Amino acid sequence: MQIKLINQSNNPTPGYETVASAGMDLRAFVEEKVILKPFERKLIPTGLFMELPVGFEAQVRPRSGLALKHGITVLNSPGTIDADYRGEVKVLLINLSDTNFEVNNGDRIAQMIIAKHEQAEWLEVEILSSTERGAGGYGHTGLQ
Ligand SMILES: O=c1ccn([C@H]2C[C@H](O)[C@@H](COP(=O)(O)OP(=O)(O)OP(=O)(O)O)O2)c(=O)[nH]1
Ligand SMILES: [Mg+2]
Repeated sequence: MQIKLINQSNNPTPGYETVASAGMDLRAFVEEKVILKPFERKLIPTGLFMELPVGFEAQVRPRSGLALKHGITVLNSPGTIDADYRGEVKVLLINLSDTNFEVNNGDRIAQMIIAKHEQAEWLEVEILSSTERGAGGYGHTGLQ
């Protein structure tokens, strides 16, 4: 599929790192390095603007390596980029470690997945069909 994109950054346009990758890494587009103190959150620009086809969304998700090694994650994960959004794609990072984390221009800070989605319409009814599960949830089948 093709997606219209404007890359206003001085970084490479995101691409798939391996043949079957689900996500494309997003790079920070910052003039000066950004410091995230412990438990601090910051919105990091990417310089990317896109026009998703209607029926598609982009999900902004954390990179596991940054999470494991530095406690860096995407606070609103998965972030949702709507098909009618024309602004800059930004990444809301939070530092869940006890040390400062530095973001430099070009750093791969998150990944983006393009996904199909439905738009539902409600059918309001009086009764829902009965099932074996019923209202059971939150571990009601046991935890092990
Ligand atoms: O991680 C994100 C999440 C959102 N957005 C942009 C694209 C998205 O289409 C728009 C709105 O996002 P969302 O619906 O999650 O935010 P909201 O708080 O509900 O704002 P709004 O009232 O503008 O929908 O912000 C990003 O750039 N990065
Ligand atoms: Mg919204």
